[in-house]
Amino acid sequence: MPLPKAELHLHIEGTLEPELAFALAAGNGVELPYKDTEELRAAYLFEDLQSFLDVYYSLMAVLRTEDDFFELTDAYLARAAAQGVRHAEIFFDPQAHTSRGVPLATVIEGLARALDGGEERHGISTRLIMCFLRDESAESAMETLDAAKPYLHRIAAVGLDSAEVGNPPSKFREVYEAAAALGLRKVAHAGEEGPPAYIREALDILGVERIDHGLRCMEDPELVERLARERVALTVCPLSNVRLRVVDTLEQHPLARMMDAGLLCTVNSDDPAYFGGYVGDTFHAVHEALGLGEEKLRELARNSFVASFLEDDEERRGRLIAEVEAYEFTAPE
Ligand SMILES: Nc1ncnc2[nH]cnc12
Ligand SMILES: [Zn+2]
Repeated sequence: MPLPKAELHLHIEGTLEPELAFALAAGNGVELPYKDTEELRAAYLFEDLQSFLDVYYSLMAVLRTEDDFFELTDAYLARAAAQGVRHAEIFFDPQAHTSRGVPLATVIEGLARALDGGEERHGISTRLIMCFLRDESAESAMETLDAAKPYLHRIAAVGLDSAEVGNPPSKFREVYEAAAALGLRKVAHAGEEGPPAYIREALDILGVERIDHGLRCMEDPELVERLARERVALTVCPLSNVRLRVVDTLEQHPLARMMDAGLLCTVNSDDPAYFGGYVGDTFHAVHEALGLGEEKLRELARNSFVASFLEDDEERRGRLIAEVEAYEFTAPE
């Protein structure tokens, strides 16, 4: 049995495996600019975040119906469950779909149908996090928040993703204020490719509770000290950081140093279909490459539940943390 864990940084569109992409393309009459899954996989050699985003957004063309979103999400839950995921807080990018003419209702109803079966079918409790694309305008983000009002009971939090550099958190001050007024919680990608100052803005201007990625905080010792003192969780994605060339190799990843600095780190898969592994694979990889032993892996798993938005189900959180504490390692992940 794998180590129980929560996944807190997972873009559902980033779980679109090539095989499913081709199956959906055939069903929806969408022509992909790749001959087969092999040729598509060969395109997954990224230079940076933008070169990944170009492929990621273009492949979304195959997602058209509510059933497509259901199938995508149910497939993720099955894979995640097999790797010990017991709770998942899942990002989705509404603007990447509405801009292609797919109604928000289609997206959310497909996702929600899969998530509603998450506990029964896969033993995974879930939350949805609606992300704004930071390279789109603040007005577009506000329109998206407005359009989501009929579905607020389905959405736990708002997030901020896509091309970071040149799109600082402060651009979205008003929409985050509006989201908070609607009772939504707040997270944001910051310090992936962007500077430590973006992490400060996310905390001070947007009032986020967690920072997604955040690894560039390591360039700013004062910020590290603050993040540690305030117990701000960082949802770190080591395999993503290597594939998007934020770090050169996994062996050079700062995760171990971040944990040693007292940061509340979790590890996550980000876009597992593109980055070579789901979250259990990520635990395994950091064990191998960084020499993180059993107690460090246990800390990461414990942190994932501590940092989760399970406040409305403290009993489940407590039970899952107790399982982590009692876990006897047979394999590292
Ligand atoms: N790693 C990442 N950074 C920013 N936006 C994203 N959207 C999907 N994956 C992302
Ligand atoms: Zn991400």
